[in-house]
Order: sequence, then C-alpha cells, then structure tokens
Amino acid sequence: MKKVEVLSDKPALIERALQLTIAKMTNAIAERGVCTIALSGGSTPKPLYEAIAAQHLPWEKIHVFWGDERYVPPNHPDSNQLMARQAWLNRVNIPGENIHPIPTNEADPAVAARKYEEHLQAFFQTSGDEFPKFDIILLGMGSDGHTASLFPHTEALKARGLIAVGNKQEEPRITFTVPLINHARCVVFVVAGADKKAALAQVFAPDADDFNYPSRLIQPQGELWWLLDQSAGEELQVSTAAES
Ligand SMILES: O=C(O)[C@H](O)[C@@H](O)[C@H](O)[C@H](O)COP(=O)(O)O
Repeated sequence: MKKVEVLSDKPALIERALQLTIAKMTNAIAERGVCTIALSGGSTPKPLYEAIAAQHLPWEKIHVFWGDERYVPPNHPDSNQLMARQAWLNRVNIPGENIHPIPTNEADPAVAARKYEEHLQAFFQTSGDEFPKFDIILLGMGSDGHTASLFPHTEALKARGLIAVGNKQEEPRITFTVPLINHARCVVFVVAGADKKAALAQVFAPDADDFNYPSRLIQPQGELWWLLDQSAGEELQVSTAAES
C-alpha cells in the first residue's frame, strides 16, 4: 500500500507527519503493547521530533532506534543521535534503555554495524536470516535520491543483512539495509524542498535506475507513505492520488 500526500508547505508537512506518526505509534502500542520506531537523520525531521516531544505518550512503551548514523561520536554536531536527543528524547521521560543508538565508537565501522545488527536481533528475538519488523521507520531523501545512508551505486545497496556500512563519498555511515527497511509495518518518507524535486521525479518514474536513485528500492510489504511539501512534490501532484 503506497500513499502520496503533498502538503501546502513545510509546517503543514510536519503537522501531517506528526499526526501519522502518533497514530502509528498509538496503534502499535494498542496492538502489541510496545512501539518500535527508527528515526531518520538530516535536517528535515528536527521540527517533527520537537513536535513529538510535546505529545503525551506512554514513553515507557516506545523504543527508539536510528535508521542510519554518521560515523562520528554521539556529541558531534553531525550526529543523528544528538539531533534526536536534543529535539525530542532529552525533553521527555523516556527510559534510557528504550533508546537504542547506533554505536560509532569502534575503530572499524563494520564492527559497529555487526554490533547493532546483534543488538537488533537480541531485542526483536530474531536470528539468522529473519528480519525484525519495525512498527515505523521514518526516512528522508537526499537530492541525489539516497535514503538512510543508502547512497547511489554503493555496496550497501546490495547488503542482504540487517545493517550495513554505507558511504557518502569517503565518509563511512552505518545504515539499515534495504531488506530491513522493507520488512517494516510502516515506512514514512518526509521530504521537503525544491532541491528534492528532480530526484523525486526519478524515484516516482515508471522506470529509472534503482541504483542511481536508491529510494526506489524502498518497497515495503507494509505501508509506504510519501509525505511531501509543495515545493518538493508539486510536479507529482497529478499522480499523487492515493494508490492501492
Ligand atoms: O543521516 C542522514 O543525513 C539521513 O538519514 C539522510 O538519509 C537524510 O534523511 C537525507 O540526506 C535528507 O536530509 P535532509 O532532511 O537534511 O534534506
């Protein structure tokens, strides 16, 4: 199930993303007593995380993970963990053990990736080639069509495990893999800005190179939502009727 919504501006986009995220979190808790959510990084979601922090939710039932992380210390200005803690997690009464940051303190990023994979398998009680099912995975999209840290024409796009080492030019990243994202119950892209328009056109094109526009690879078994602001999604308006 894929739904595309174009909102009038960034504040409306964030409000809609908040509404959808809260609904999915509440539903997960009602159905299974717990919600597992993986966060995207970058700049777009910061106001969304600030808005979530203002909600009254059963924080003890919510477990927060990251869909990708820059390979920097947790107090580095580029850290996705730092951004989410400052915008949201430090502002609510969520137990420390409910926050599951990606480790970035190993000399070898591949070791960190393996450790996070083991952490996920232990938390979700999965093993071997089973994939954990996240309730919600929030994603952004870069102007090159990347998502998480799945960059065009990188090895991470072919990874078949849970967690891979991504690369933005020479900069290592730790990222969810395509299959892990695609096993989620609900994936929500939140994309804003005219600089994303060209890549969106390619991602939504009937045929384009998936490895050139990695967001095309995100085809979850569960729900797929694309929430766009006008400046990013206006040219898609014609074809943004909800698709079955
Ligand atoms: O670590 C990251 O940077 C993100 O996870 C990345 O995938 C981000 O979502 C896109 O690059 C969009 O970033 P903006 O929201 O800043 O445009």
